[in-house]
Amino acid sequence: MSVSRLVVKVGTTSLTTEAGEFRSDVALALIEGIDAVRRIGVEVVLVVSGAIALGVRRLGIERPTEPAVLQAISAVGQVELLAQLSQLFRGRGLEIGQILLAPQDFGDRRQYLHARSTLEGLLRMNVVPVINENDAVANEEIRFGDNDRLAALVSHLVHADLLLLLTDLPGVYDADPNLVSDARLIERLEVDAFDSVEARGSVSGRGSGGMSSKLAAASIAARSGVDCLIASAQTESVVLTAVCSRPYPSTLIPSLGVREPARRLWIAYATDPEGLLVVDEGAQAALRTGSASLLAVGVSEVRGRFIAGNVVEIATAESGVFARGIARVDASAILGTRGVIVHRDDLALVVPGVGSRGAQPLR
Ligand SMILES: Nc1ncnc2c1ncn2[C@@H]1O[C@H](COP(=O)(O)OP(=O)(O)O)[C@@H](O)[C@H]1O
Ligand SMILES: N[C@@H](CCC(=O)OP(=O)(O)O)C(=O)O
Repeated sequence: MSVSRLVVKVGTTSLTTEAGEFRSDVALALIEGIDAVRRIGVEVVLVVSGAIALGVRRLGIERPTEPAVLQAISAVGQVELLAQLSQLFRGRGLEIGQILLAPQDFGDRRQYLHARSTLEGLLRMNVVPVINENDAVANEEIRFGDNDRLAALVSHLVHADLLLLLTDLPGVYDADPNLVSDARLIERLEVDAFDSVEARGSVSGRGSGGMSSKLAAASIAARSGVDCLIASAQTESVVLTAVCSRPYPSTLIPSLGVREPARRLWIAYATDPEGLLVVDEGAQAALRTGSASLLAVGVSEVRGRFIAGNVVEIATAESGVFARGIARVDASAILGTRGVIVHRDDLALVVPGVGSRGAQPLR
């Protein structure tokens, strides 16, 4: 497939050293790649991480654990990150523009359209948009935390053809090679085969998401009509080969050829459920069609103290969680009411084990 719009994401573990220094060699190679593909007509949006790691180093402190302190540190590191990148981009005659996004920007249609028009405006002016999460003000409970899912939702936002996730390893292995010495690289992985992979979090202590958030990102991309490649940021000419053919080694997760609404992908992969509704099999069958709302009559049990507007998981007692949705009624009022509990527009089916608790019988 020919690529005319590309989203590239490069993670903390690639852009910073263990000591928290900016890796200008990695950034420069990346920028050269971006410059090369722009010269053949490809528009590029860059998603970067590293603000917290760089901020910790800049302030000369130990990495704290309290979310509020990390948020403040990100504000310092983000300045450093963009200063370094802007200098390197300018060295190639390219201007960048910073956009900081939060998960809700993909759940609220108006915010989504605003973000899209700003991105389109930058691309029209030949500026390279550089995106990170708005860590400084994001609420700890609802932030992405990793930039993989953010990059995937950006690929939906800009109708990209390809999402390139650059990390510290050459792709997805059947188990984490940092923990399993004979782990094998998977060259092509279909979304419905994700449960064959033992994808874990990050063991480096610097990156946030590990491979599990990359697979959640690849699911979002696949359901956005976008192919996803996972490769090492250190592979020679990785950006150019991703556009022209395929970098080796790498893992390709092909698109499912559908484009689901961003709001649905946000609900499925970027929210933190506040409770759980156990429903009967009739309700499950209706919800699986994608065209029915969840009615009170199908709910047999309510867990958690959520209120209207909160995201909840939806499960059957036998097969576990299969969907998420936004409740229209408080938990305390559901069993005594009739009518719609989760409207079909606020409902998303989830892939077991990816970005959700997965399909297991409830205990
Ligand atoms: N199945 C797997 N294949 C490859 N890497 C994995 C797997 N499971 C977990 N990982 C971990 O994911 C890490 C990459 O994610 P992360 O540290 O968050 O990097 P980034 O900052 O690039 O997002 C790898 O270093 C590895 O330890
Ligand atoms: N947004 C934060 C953290 C993001 C992060 O580390 O993500 P990732 O590199 O995808 O594991 C930052 O810039 O430090």
